[in-house]
Amino acid sequence: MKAKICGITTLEDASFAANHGAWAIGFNFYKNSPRYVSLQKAREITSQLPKHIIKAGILIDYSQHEMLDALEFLDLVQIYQQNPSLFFDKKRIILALQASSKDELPETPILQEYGFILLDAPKQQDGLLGGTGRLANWDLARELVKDYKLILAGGLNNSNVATSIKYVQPFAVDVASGVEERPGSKNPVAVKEFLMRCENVK
Ligand SMILES: O=C(O)c1ccccc1NCC(=O)[C@H](O)[C@H](O)COP(=O)(O)O
Repeated sequence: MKAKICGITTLEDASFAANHGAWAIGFNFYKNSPRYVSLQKAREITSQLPKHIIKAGILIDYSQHEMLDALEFLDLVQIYQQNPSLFFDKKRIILALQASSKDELPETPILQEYGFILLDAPKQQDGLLGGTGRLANWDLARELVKDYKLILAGGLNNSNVATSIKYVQPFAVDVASGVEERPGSKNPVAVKEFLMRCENVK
């Protein structure tokens, strides 16, 4: 199973994930995130990574031109609000959703435009967009995999990732807080185990 290790802030963590079988790494350019990294630093990190690893970046409150600039060194951009007026290929975009049920999803033709749909934990009153360690609705995820390249996120860790994969059968899984020592710093033992569990799941 493909795994995306999100909230990477150092070359060391990025290389570790790449060398231990991650499908993708994610940088977070959202300035309010405890996992924030600058575009400049991420550009430097990506230039030293192997080609095979997918490089993704969370862009919130950035213009389309800034997104296009970021796509010079990233493979994928992750956004949190559908944007009908995007003037470039949405196939390189991960649309992240905090839906708890089908009623909260954008219309099907909108979802179909994006390369990937990431289902995260439902929105809560604290307004946090991600990295919360809270579970997504796996039943909703199970529905979405039928129609989209679904990345399952939210509260995954070494205790539940195998079960989540068997239940949801996503395109990929995504983890941030579940494999950290502290926000922005990965725990290599946990990352390695997470990736092993993803690989070994039957
Ligand atoms: O991680 C953050 O701090 C964050 C902040 C704002 C928007 C998105 C954020 N993370 C997005 C991710 O892709 C996380 O990997 C995803 O939410 C899962 O996080 P976790 O539940 O901690 O595994």
